[in-house]
Amino acid sequence: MALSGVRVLELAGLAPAPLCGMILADFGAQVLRVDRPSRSAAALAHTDVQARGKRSLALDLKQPQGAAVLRRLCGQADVLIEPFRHGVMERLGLGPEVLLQENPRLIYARLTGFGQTGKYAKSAGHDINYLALSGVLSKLGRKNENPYAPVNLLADFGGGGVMCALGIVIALFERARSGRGQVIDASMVEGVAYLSSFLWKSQNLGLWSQPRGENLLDSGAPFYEIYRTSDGKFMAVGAIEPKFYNQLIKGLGLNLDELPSQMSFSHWPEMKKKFASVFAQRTQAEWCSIFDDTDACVTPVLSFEDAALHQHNKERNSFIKNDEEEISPRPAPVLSRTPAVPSCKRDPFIGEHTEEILLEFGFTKQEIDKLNSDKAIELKDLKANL
Ligand SMILES: C[C@H](CCC[C@@H](C)[C@H]1CC[C@H]2[C@@H]3[C@H](O)C[C@@H]4C[C@H](O)CC[C@]4(C)[C@H]3C[C@H](O)[C@]12C)C(=O)SCCNC(=O)CCNC(=O)[C@H](O)C(C)(C)COP(=O)(O)OP(=O)(O)OC[C@H]1O[C@@H](n2cnc3c(N)ncnc32)[C@H](O)[C@@H]1OP(=O)(O)O
Repeated sequence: MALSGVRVLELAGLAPAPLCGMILADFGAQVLRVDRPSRSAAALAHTDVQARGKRSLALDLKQPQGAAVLRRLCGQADVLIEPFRHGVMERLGLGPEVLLQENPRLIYARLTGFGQTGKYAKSAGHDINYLALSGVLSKLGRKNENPYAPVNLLADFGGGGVMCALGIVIALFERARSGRGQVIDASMVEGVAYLSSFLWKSQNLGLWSQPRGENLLDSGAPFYEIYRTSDGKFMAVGAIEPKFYNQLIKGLGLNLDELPSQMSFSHWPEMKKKFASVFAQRTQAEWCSIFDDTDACVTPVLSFEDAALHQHNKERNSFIKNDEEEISPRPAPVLSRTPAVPSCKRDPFIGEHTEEILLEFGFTKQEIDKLNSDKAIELKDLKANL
C-alpha cells in the first residue's frame, strides 16, 4: 500500500484526528493510537468509531514516565497527530521544539479548531464554531431561515481530518527530498475556509448576489433542489446546464415552451412549487425508472441502507463489511496500483496493544513491568474483561 512503512502516533481525540489516522491506516500506514488509561472495565467501551486498522497503546502522559515513553516512541515515528488545544502538549513537555529536536524527521501534525495562534487558540470549540468563524456557515441554509450546520461534516472532517491527512502526505513527500520533518498547524477554521475557496472566489460571478437560500446552488433554484416523492422519499435534482435541464423538463412531463426561462430568478419560487407538485405524484422508484439512464441529473436520496444496496454502488464495491458485519464506506479515492486495503478486524480496545507496541519500539519486559507498576501505562488483559 502507498503508505506502508510509515509509522504514525495518533493521540486520541474526538472526531477529526481519528478520521485523519484512519485514512492513513487505510492506505497502509501503521497507526498507533495513544489512549488515556482509564483503569476500569469501561475502557473497553471505547467511543472511537474511526479506529479501523489501528492499534491502541494506553499511556498516561501526565506522568513524567508516560511522557518520556511518548518521547521515545516519537524518536522512531514518522508522524505524530495531536488533537489538543494549543498549550496542552507544551505543558506535557511534548511540544514540537522538544520532539523535533530529538527526531528532526518527525512530522508533527497539530489538528485543532482555531490553530496554534490567534485570539481563540486556547478556546474550546466544536465543528459548528469553526464553521461559523470560517464564514462558511453564513452561506448555508434555506431562505428566511437561520444558518444550518450540516452535521459535523464540514469543519471536523472536510476541513479537519482530511485536510490534516493531506498536510501529512505533503510533508512526507517533501521529507523524501529534504530528509526533514516539520510542524503542521491544521486549523479547522482555515481548513474549511480553504475547502470553500470556490465560494470565496466566485463572489464576483453573480452566483451569490441574492440572500441566502435564493441563489443557484443554495436551494434557490428549482433545478438544484430536493423534492419529496409520493412515498415520502426524496429525489435530488442538479440539472444546471441547459442541455440537462431540458431532459429534466422532459422527464417531468412538462413542456419547455410553456415555462419561463430556466434562469429567470423571479420565476424560481413558482417553478419550485410546480416541480414539487409533479414530483409528489410518483414514488421514488418510479422517478428512478424515468430518470435513470438519462442526463437529467436526477438521483434518489438514499438512506445509508439503500446506498449500500444500490446497484451502482454495489457494482463499484463502494461499501465494505468488516468481520463484525459492520458496513462502512470503502476508502476513497481508488488508486490503481496501490489501493487502500482497509482492515476487516474489529476496532482495538483501549490499551489492547500496549505491550506489543512497546516491545516493537525496543522497550524491555522489565521496563514495561516498571511502567505498569508505576501506572504510567495500562496493559489490557482481554480475557479478564470479556
Ligand atoms: C462535534 C464534534 C464532537 C462530536 C463528538 C461526540 C461524538 C462525542 C463527544 C462526547 C461523547 C460522549 C461522552 O464522551 C459521554 C459518553 C461516553 C460513553 O463512553 C459513550 C457515550 C457518550 C455519550 C459519548 C458519545 C460520543 O462519543 C460523544 C457525544 C467535534 O466538533 S470534535 C472537534 C473538537 N475540536 C477539536 O478537536 C479541536 C482541538 N481540540 C480542542 O479544542 C479540545 O481538545 C476540545 C475538543 C475543546 C476538548 O477540550 P478539553 O478541555 O477536553 O481537552 P484539551 O484542552 O485539548 O486537553 C486535553 C487534556 O487531556 C490530557 N490528556 C490527553 N491525553 C492524555 C493521556 N494519554 N494521558 C493523560 N492525559 C491526557 C491533556 O494533558 C489535557 O490535560 P490538561 O487540560 O490538564 O492540560
